[in-house]
Amino acid sequence: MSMDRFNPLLSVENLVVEYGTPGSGFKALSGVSIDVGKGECVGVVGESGSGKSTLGKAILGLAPVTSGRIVFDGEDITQLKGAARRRLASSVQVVFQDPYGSLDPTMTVGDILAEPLEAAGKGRRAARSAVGEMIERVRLPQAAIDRYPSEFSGGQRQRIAIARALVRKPRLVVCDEPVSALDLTTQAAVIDLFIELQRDTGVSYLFVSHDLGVVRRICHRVAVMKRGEVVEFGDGEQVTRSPVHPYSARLLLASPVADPIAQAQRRAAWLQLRESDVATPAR
Ligand SMILES: Nc1ncnc2c1ncn2[C@@H]1O[C@H](COP(=O)(O)OP(=O)(O)OP(=O)(O)O)[C@@H](O)[C@H]1O
Repeated sequence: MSMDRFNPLLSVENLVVEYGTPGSGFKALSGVSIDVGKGECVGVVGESGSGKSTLGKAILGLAPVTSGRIVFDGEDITQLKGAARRRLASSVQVVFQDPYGSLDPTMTVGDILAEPLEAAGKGRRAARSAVGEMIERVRLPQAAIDRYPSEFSGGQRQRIAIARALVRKPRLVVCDEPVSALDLTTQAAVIDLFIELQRDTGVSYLFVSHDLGVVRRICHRVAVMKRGEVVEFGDGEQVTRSPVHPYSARLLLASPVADPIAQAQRRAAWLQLRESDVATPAR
């Protein structure tokens, strides 16, 4: 699947999100514009409180948009509610940071994955077959289907969360700090899984992270946010290595990638991963 950044799947235009009373509330986003191409991964970085998660929430219909537009595949979805918003869920999915809190502990992995398919009208047998295929794609054993989330490690749970997001074959996945809770080696493996799934399916990602090293590895383009505004948006390598805006440069200095020990650890994690049977697709 190829990436097409000139044919946007998602366009966010001059978006304003205000918490509290409209007109006099707190502006978490004040005029944000970004776009995500088909099969593209766009990173959103910025310090805590800069509005990264709010941008993801707005796209999912979970933040109060005061003005501006969100256009998905040519359709204005800014204020989509009720049944129309629920229909969009097959196209726009989410993976959250917390692999512990985001999975229902009372359901088996098989039921967690099959539920959205059956709710969308798929028969039980077809749903089970799609679930089996998805479990294989995220490299979990088939036996995982009959087990509960608590029986898995953090990295495995995040694989389950990714499988749940992708089982409906969405076109966009909002990833909100999806590897931040994982140790470095597990991070590397989960990032490679994201990359592989994107290459195989052509899904687009909006990838929210505070970690420039993670974003550099997976994102084609990167937006840097500061106090509710995008201060820089461009090629991932360029923004994470030689940013133009002084704020992005400060963020780079403050990031673990500027720390030689963290960088060496990260490199060691990648090398270890390459030696294992997990493929590292070229970017
Ligand atoms: N429901 C809410 N009500 C009021 N203010 C909110 C709400 N959600 C977020 N905010 C505020 O909006 C701003 C942006 O928050 P947001 O979570 O988008 O930032 P972030 O960049 O994702 O930060 P972090 O990396 O810490 O998650 C913050 O100042 C936050 O306190």
